[in-house]
Amino acid sequence: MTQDELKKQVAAAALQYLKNVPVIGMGTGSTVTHLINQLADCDFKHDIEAAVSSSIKTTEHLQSIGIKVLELNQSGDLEVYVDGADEVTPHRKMLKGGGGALTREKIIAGASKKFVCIVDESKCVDVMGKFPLPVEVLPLSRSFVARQLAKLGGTPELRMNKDSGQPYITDNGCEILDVYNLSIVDPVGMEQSINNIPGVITNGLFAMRDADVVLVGKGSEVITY
Ligand SMILES: O=C[C@H](O)[C@H](O)[C@H](O)COP(=O)(O)O
Repeated sequence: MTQDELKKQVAAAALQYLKNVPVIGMGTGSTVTHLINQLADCDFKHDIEAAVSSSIKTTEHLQSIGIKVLELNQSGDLEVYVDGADEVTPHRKMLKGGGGALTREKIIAGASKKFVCIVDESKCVDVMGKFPLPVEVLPLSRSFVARQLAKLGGTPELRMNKDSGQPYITDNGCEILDVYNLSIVDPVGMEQSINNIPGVITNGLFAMRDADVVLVGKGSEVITY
């Protein structure tokens, strides 16, 4: 199976977690895109009253299939949040934000009782950090934060928008430093240390609020842990 087929397969397995949930939490990325496409055709779509979305892209996709989108301030806490990841460990710690949606994702994850992480097998790692760690920063703090990240052993690079050649701007009007060359042996410590740097909005480690369930598309099956 191709990576995309594995993503589609694991997205299908996540549908069961959204049954009988009136207000669902929805992440961002290509795996979630498959999930929303499948929600459009599933038999319980009309039982879903609304969703809370982690990005403008996901909001537009949900609305295009007829699902109402609420702000988190309107919805209160959620039963279930489903999202992909760029890396996930056997301890269900995740590295996220390859799609730039990390801050809203972390807020919604924090407000959700159950986080269901959906990945293809290529995302499973023992130690995170091979995928560059996204750190969302206030634009005016970018250089200062980059110097602090270098002191932690990383090599930060400002994410660029490939089409415009300008810095990539998040849905929150901020910028992202992608940090290379980190070996994240203490994910909780690293998450806290980076978040303590003034100017950091948040970083892509989901170690303090990790996943409750991980579904992995592997070969012809989906593994749950
Ligand atoms: O900002 C993006 C999110 O954290 C995604 O969940 C993550 O990048 C995984 O995306 P994909 O499902 O496209 O591999």
